[in-house]
Amino acid sequence: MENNVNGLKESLPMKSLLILYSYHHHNTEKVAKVFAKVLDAEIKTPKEIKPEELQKYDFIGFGSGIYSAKHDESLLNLADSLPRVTNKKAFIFSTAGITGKSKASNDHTTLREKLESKGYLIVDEFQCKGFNTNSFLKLFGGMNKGRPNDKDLKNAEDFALKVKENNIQKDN
Ligand SMILES: Cc1cc2nc3c(=O)[nH]c(=O)nc-3n(C[C@H](O)[C@H](O)[C@H](O)COP(=O)(O)O)c2cc1C
Repeated sequence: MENNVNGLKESLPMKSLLILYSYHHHNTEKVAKVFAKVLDAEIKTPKEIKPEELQKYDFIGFGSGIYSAKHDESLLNLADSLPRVTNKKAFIFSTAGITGKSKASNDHTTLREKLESKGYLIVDEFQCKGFNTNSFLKLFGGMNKGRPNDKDLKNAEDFALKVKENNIQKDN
């Protein structure tokens, strides 16, 4: 706590970071940009991050497209290289060709387990559909054309507002 000019106690601002890998159609990047605005967060790629840098941040979102039923290797490798923390709050996000509650939970398991093993507390998870032209799908114009759409991005905004209220504002 610090005193402001009026002598009132004021908290230091929480610093949030989003670590993003999004290459196929930049679907997950669209979602991350909405999160970044609400959470006032920087966006960096796993390659841009030095593991020890994460100690500067209080709240971290980890996300990518889902490729072969998990997050991108660069994100998984980063998670492996992170120093141990004690209950640092984080959330996981992704876009995928096929979605659903248990699908998302399964897709996120590899990253979740790695982060939890490093002491991160995963407070929430978000997934929505993303345009997918992988493999033979491109022959048929792809699946989920136009996704994430406005409704997906509104859901992303609502998710970010909820995690902000529950995990950032309350702690200040
Ligand atoms: C190589 C590759 C593998 C994929 N594997 C899966 C998968 O296992 N499950 C799934 O639901 N979607 C899968 N997808 C679809 C992507 O998850 C989806 O298009 C996502 O929105 C891509 O995100 P991005 O544009 O941020 O890279 C795959 C796409 C690619 C290119």
